[in-house]
Amino acid sequence: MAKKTAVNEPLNLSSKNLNNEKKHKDFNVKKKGGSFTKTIIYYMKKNKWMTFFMILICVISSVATVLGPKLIQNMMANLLAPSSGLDYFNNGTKTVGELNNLLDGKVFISGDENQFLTEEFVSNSKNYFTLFFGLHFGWDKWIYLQLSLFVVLGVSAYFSSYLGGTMGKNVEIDLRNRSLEKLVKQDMSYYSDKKIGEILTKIVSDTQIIGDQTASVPVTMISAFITFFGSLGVLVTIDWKLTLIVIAIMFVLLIVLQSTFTVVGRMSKRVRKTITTINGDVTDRISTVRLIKSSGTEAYENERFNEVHKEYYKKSFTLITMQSFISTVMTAGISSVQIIIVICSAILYKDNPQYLTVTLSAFISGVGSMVGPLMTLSRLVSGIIQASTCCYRVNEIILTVPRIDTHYEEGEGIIVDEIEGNIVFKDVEFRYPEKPEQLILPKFNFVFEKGKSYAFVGETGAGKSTISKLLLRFYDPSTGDIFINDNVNLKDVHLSSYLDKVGYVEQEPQILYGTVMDNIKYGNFNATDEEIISASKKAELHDLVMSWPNGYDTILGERGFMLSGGQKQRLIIARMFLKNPQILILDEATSALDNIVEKEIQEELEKLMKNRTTISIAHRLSTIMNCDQIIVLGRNQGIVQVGTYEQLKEEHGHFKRLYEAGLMN
Ligand SMILES: Nc1ncnc2c1ncn2[C@@H]1O[C@H](COP(=O)(O)OP(=O)(O)OP(=O)(O)O)[C@@H](O)[C@H]1O
Repeated sequence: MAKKTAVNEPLNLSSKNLNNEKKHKDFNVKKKGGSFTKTIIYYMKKNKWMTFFMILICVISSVATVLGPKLIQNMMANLLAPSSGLDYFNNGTKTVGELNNLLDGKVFISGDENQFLTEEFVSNSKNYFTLFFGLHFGWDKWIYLQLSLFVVLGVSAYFSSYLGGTMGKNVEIDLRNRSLEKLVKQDMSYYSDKKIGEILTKIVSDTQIIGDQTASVPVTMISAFITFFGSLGVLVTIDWKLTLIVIAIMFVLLIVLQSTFTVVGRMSKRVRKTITTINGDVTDRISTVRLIKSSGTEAYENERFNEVHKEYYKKSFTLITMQSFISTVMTAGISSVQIIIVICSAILYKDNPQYLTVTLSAFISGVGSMVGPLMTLSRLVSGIIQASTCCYRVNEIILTVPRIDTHYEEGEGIIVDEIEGNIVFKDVEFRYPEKPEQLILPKFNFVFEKGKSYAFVGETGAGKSTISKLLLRFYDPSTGDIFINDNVNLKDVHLSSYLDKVGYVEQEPQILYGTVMDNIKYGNFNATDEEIISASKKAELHDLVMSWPNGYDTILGERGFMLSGGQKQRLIIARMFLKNPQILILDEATSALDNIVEKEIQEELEKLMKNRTTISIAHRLSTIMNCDQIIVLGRNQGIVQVGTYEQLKEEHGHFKRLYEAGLMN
């Protein structure tokens, strides 16, 4: 049998760790998963091309943003050049060359170096230019360049939003799929202490929050990083003194942000926990709506919901207050940069108005470019914190290792093609992992011969249903082993290939939301419509279905709300006829039905049982009378009697007592 390969768990937990933990612990391992940052990095590595283009677009847009102020500086210098030129102009006695020497070396005047200048020529700003990679750029060309930058910024904004959004959806869907994949492979015991609504919140809402944040956070972060440092570089070239002031303000803001991060994180975690509990409560009440309706407790439930929401409101209110405070501090801090710069530059350069005009306009624009992404980032802070909380919660699902190895990984486990031998319980002892202190089935041995029928009887809580759970491998025996085909350990088989040969009918049949057709087909997806109808006829369901206006396309409500108990049972039996299993497990399949319906269903079941290994868990005499063997279980005693109905009826013992006490009727 192939050894189980390492599971590829990306989020902060190496496969090696997982396997080690699996070896050393008996029960499900829960370990804290990766943070939001680690999750994003994982997906960025996974989607290399998308990440490459995302970074490229961010670089292009950031460079365009960063260059903006430099263009303004040059444009302003060109526009203001005529006033400097006129200062030096001396009644047509200066040449172009002489004036070029007098201008500060950044701006030049066009024309032949020896040409004498007229006032009209000098006062026209179109005759001034700056060099840009050897090109002569007048102020109008700087405007065109600025406009081109806007186009670049527009196009890159579209693509960064497109790529970020796509990445976000990919992450959301992938996390959801991986969580679901993990949940369906999870042990039954995993669900013992969990509310479905709580799991739903993690799968539906938490993954969506992570996806939404992934759509904007990486792009904003990369842009903020490049723009911040790029702008800083440009600001230094414009004026280093003013740049130092900007750095000091940013440093203070960073410290404020960092210190509030942990507090808000804790608050956000509490809020998510509360809403998860509430969602768990809602699903719990919706699924037990019959109890509410039959008890007339609607008003009580309303009251309860109001109460639980008060707690949620209180926690959310504290979080919102804190978030608003941070947002105000950040916005005020960031906006104050520009005012502080205006004041400082006025103080520093009041004696040089021309320098002040050119520098200040360019510098303010540069500060604007630098703080823009920081502003966006500060608005994202609460989202990032919330996403981090969600990541830990989703990872709790993804990183929980099932105790039972179903061998579903590629190339694993023994494939069961046919049930061609007996089922052997060897030295089996069982305690529920959720309650290990209670011994349910003391050590016992038993052989279920191929093709024969068996019935388990016993008082309530004796462990009859536990037998079916062991046969379906909901649980493994605490000690001992179960073999199929005489000597194949159930623990070693590819579970799905075995369950494919097993039919399970329980007291509360599981009906899926969907059509009658889909419901019968579940378990044999390749079946044709004719085969489905034939199975339905065998289960005496066909006439009933045909009496409905939409026939086999009738949508059955969630959990078969629209069907009676007997109709649901027939549907499951039809499903079993279609599946044609080699082992049949009937877990009190007819105990919820009245005598007349039970009699009809029993006939269908007997047709189904023919020539199959059948294990029934039964209360009713009618179910067990014709079985080849009856196994009597005593509470905490395991098997206390085995025999045919005729033998046990005569024997003094447990069965006779149950029989005489009327427990078999
Ligand atoms: N998931 C579980 N965790 C812990 N204990 C459990 C669990 N499921 C069942 N038990 C306990 O195991 C014992 C046997 O349960 P089981 O359902 O097999 O009894 P049963 O004979 O089928 O009873 P009934 O005839 O009432 O259906 C009971 O004491 C029950 O409380």
